[in-house]
Amino acid sequence: MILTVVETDAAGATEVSLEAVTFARALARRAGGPVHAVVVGPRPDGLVDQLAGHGVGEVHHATGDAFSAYGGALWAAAVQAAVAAADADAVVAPGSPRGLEVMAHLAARLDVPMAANVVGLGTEDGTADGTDDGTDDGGALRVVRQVLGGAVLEEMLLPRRPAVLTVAGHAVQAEQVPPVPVTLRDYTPEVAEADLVTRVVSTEPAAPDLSGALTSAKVVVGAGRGAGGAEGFTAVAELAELLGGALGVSRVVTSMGWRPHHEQIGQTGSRISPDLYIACGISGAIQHWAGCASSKTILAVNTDENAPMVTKATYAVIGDMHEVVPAVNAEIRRRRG
Ligand SMILES: Cc1cc2nc3c(=O)[nH]c(=O)nc-3n(C[C@H](O)[C@H](O)[C@H](O)COP(=O)(O)OP(=O)(O)OC[C@H]3O[C@@H](n4cnc5c(N)ncnc54)[C@H](O)[C@@H]3O)c2cc1C
Repeated sequence: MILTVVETDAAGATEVSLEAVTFARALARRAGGPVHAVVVGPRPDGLVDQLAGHGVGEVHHATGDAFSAYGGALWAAAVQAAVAAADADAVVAPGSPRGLEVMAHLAARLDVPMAANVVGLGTEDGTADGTDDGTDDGGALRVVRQVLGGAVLEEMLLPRRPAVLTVAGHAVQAEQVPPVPVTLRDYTPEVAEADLVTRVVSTEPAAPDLSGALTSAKVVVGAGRGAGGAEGFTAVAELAELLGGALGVSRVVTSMGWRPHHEQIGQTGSRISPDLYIACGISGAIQHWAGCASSKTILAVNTDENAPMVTKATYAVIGDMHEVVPAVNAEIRRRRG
């Protein structure tokens, strides 16, 4: 049985959680057994039916006062109880900040290795085409995962049961299936004092910013030193808004104080995997590339035709971003009437 950790928001399961469920389904199909989900804390209306439409046969719902707020060790305790109750062969979580934290706690508690940012299954002969069942003769699970901020793919063997892993955001596409019969099992895990040491005690709305959910955006418009200064981001921010995307920047931009750090893409910033990354005035240094290499399509806008970002991009416009981007914005607005 494959157990998937599902995070929720007001609308139900988060997109990255449904991607993890889709990955779990592929794993279950090839290794055998059903897919279950574990949900900790408040359960949005319609969640169980939503998960049934993604092939989940049983939802383990951890309830109780302690779970009204998030805590890494706390959630791991709840997941561990579900692992024991359902005798899970593998535990899959989204590669979100919470998913990574909870699975790190879980792996430590179970004394098993953890594979973070998995993008596919490895094969028995060690090739990483993701098409084989990913298991070897000893029952170990072989997975392919991103390391060095996504710049390198590594094959990793998970020899101990249960296999504990997170799925990199947008490494797979969430896919629905015809709904399966689903069982809801409420349970109240025991909570040790130590599991309550670090937990969310209050939340405040974040200050409004243009970054959006950078790591989950389908379109990211990036800008680097070529923006020229703090006042040089108006057009790129507008393009991000027109495309329903998020604004991202290079480290030069955050180091200069032109934009806040949470918008930084790269080794020491966020790792993104959008459908489209438009990189304007960004040279494409390896540390930046580490954060955007998983983008499905890259469009570079740069004055230098030899910039690494230009040579690696799917498409490039050689020109001044201060002329190109406003022209693109105007054309989008014109076509939309
Ligand atoms: C340990 C470490 C960690 C790092 N982590 C990160 C990280 O997480 N993220 C990150 O981004 N960097 C990181 N860096 C920094 C990285 O090495 C580069 O210095 C940085 O990415 C460069 O930013 P940039 O592309 O904006 O600037 P530059 O390298 O200066 O490039 C500017 C580009 O803009 C082009 N340009 C200039 N004017 C225009 C214009 N008007 N129109 C169009 N194009 C124009 C130029 O041709 C050039 O290609 C890290 C470095 C180290 C050592």
